[in-house]
Amino acid sequence: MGYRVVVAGATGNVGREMLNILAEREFPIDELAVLASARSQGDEIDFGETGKKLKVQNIEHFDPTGWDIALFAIGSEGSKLYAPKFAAAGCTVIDNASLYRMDPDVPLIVPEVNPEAIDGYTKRNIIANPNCSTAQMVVALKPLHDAAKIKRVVVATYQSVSGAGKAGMDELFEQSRNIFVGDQAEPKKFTKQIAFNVIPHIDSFLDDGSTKEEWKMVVETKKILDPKIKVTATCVRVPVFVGHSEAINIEFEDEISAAKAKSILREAPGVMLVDKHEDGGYVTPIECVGEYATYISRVREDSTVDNGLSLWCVSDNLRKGAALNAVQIAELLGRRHLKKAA
Ligand SMILES: NC(=O)C1=CN([C@@H]2O[C@H](COP(=O)(O)OP(=O)(O)OC[C@H]3O[C@@H](n4cnc5c(N)ncnc54)[C@H](OP(=O)(O)O)[C@@H]3O)[C@@H](O)[C@H]2O)C=CC1
Ligand SMILES: N[C@@H](CC(=O)OP(=O)(O)O)C(=O)O
Repeated sequence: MGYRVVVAGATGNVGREMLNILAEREFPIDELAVLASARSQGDEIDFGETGKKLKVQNIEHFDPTGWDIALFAIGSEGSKLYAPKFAAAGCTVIDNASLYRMDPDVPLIVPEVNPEAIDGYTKRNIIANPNCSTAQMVVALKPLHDAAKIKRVVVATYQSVSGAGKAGMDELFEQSRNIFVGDQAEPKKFTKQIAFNVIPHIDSFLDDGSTKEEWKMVVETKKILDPKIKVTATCVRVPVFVGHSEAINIEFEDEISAAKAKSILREAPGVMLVDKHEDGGYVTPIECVGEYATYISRVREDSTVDNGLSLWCVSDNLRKGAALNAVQIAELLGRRHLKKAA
């Protein structure tokens, strides 16, 4: 026996990946409903590569009673409107939006890092999926923290345009094409030209001069991994379609060599270490597209601090940063709590 599963935001970047991953991983599904806004009602979408077509329903008119799990990727405004309704109807919401992540009654889960925290989901019947940049970073940090206790992390991100939804990808494509044919490259979704450029600004500005994306990396890392870890982040949008990269500098309590860190990362869940000191002996975002792993390269000692390491971390932001992590949470929920499937 399987689950009755809902994917909300199924026409978007993340929703489509959710469907691909549910199909790829053969998630036990008895019935699947795909939802989006009124704009997409009646559209047909593929259930991964199964050959099955699914008709999109308007979330406004959908009755969640009797459904087991809803994977939400409709943004915070949509989640605010619909997540409490689904949760109250008994359908557990796994939400990709930032809205509930810091709610103390909502577990914020990366299954490789804090699976046991999922047990608190019954308070609101909502489980939050972290920010894409946080998710891949904590997968890399967790095994190193277990080995040598992390004190402080300094991270700079290189975030692809798919993190800004379909509109972000369209803007990079159109601007690149326009520039090639000598036309204007007007910014719409982004604040400045993104084609052939980088923008040190993701999400809104806060009073202290940081951005909300940077703040999310700080507070979410604390909630998922350890409140004692200090994090400072600079989040940058780059002209890459899919795949977020991060340059991470870590200061540890205890001594840890690069060789030791590499041997730990080689065995760590969700991590793929690709680190050869030669041309191309590292992973770039294009190579991580469509993959599950968080790739780590360029692990080296930082001699400017006691017990310091630097590394390069790349992952598919639509997968580990969103859809894959959400499906892994659903699998974890099934194993630990719902226990419906054989
Ligand atoms: N965990 C993470 O780090 C990440 C989280 N996300 C979250 O997932 C959300 C979706 O991202 P993404 O797929 O990239 O965005 P897209 O713009 O590609 O897609 C948005 C989807 O949400 C639907 N939608 C938007 N508003 C509503 C609404 N009020 N009611 C019902 N459906 C709605 C759209 O439906 P329609 O096609 O009908 O307009 C579409 O299916 C983000 O807003 C963010 O909250 C995204 C990336 C990473
Ligand atoms: N902000 C991320 C994607 C996203 O939607 O994040 P969040 O769910 O934390 O708002 C990016 O632009 O790459």
